[in-house]
Amino acid sequence: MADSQANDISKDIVWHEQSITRQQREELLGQQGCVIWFTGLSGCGKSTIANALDAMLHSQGRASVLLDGDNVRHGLCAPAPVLAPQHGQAFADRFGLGFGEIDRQENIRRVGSVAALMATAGLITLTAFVSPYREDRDRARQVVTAAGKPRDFIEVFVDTPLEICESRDPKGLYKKARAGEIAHFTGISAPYEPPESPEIRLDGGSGLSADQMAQQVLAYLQA
Ligand SMILES: Nc1ncnc2c1ncn2[C@@H]1O[C@H](COP(=O)(O)OS(=O)(=O)O)[C@@H](OP(=O)(O)O)[C@H]1O
Ligand SMILES: Nc1ncnc2c1ncn2[C@@H]1O[C@H](COP(=O)(O)OP(=O)(O)O)[C@@H](O)[C@H]1O
Repeated sequence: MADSQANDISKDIVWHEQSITRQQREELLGQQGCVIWFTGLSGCGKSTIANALDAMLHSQGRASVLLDGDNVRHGLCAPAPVLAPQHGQAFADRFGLGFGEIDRQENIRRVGSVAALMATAGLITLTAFVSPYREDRDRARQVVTAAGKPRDFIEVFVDTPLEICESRDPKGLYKKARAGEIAHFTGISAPYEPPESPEIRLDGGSGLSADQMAQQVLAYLQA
């Protein structure tokens, strides 16, 4: 049994109030922090659209940051083989993340928590994760809005049909998944639960460019 389970250490951890408030940080930046949460199948366009939006915001003088699934999985949410050489196998087995349901849950929990911290610092925080489970996204929403206001979490569903994502296959992952070389691949051998009422739905089958879709999100933010 882990130390933390043998003795409820949560009772020994007390929240420390900080002297600089969120409002003061936002005033300094001249903007309000929020989280723009992109979700959708691999290859639907999350990274490209989020990256375009990040660049648009930056060019308007906004302080933004982009957390991208592939990149975050190189560090904060690295898989076991990345952790093992430096930290050992036991550590890697315990904290490394893969793509099973629980691992994705922990991935999104960590990212939701980091995104909430960044929004609290006043940053326009963009996240681009498959985040296939509704419950995990709803938990992220809960964490972000609990640290601020309900409108701080903007869920953007990049609704691109599987056939289009698979035809793009920029990393060859769908091909591998179809060949049975990747387990739990979203849309092929693992589920994707579409958002029921996202703040924004981008129609990935409409033929609009990634820049045009980023403009749609920008228009929502400006409105
Ligand atoms: N099994 C499986 N299923 C889905 N995706 C896979 C898988 N294995 C590797 N990849 C690559 O990892 C990227 C998804 O990571 P995420 O952290 O966004 O996934 S999740 O939110 O935890 O579901 C995803 O990136 P995107 O294509 O940008 O979405 C893939 O490149
Ligand atoms: N709106 C779009 N129209 C056409 N192709 C797109 C569009 N958005 C993205 N793409 C292309 O689709 C591929 C997958 O996009 P990417 O942003 O990597 O998706 P994701 O991050 O969801 O896996 C890339 O080759 C990208 O250039």
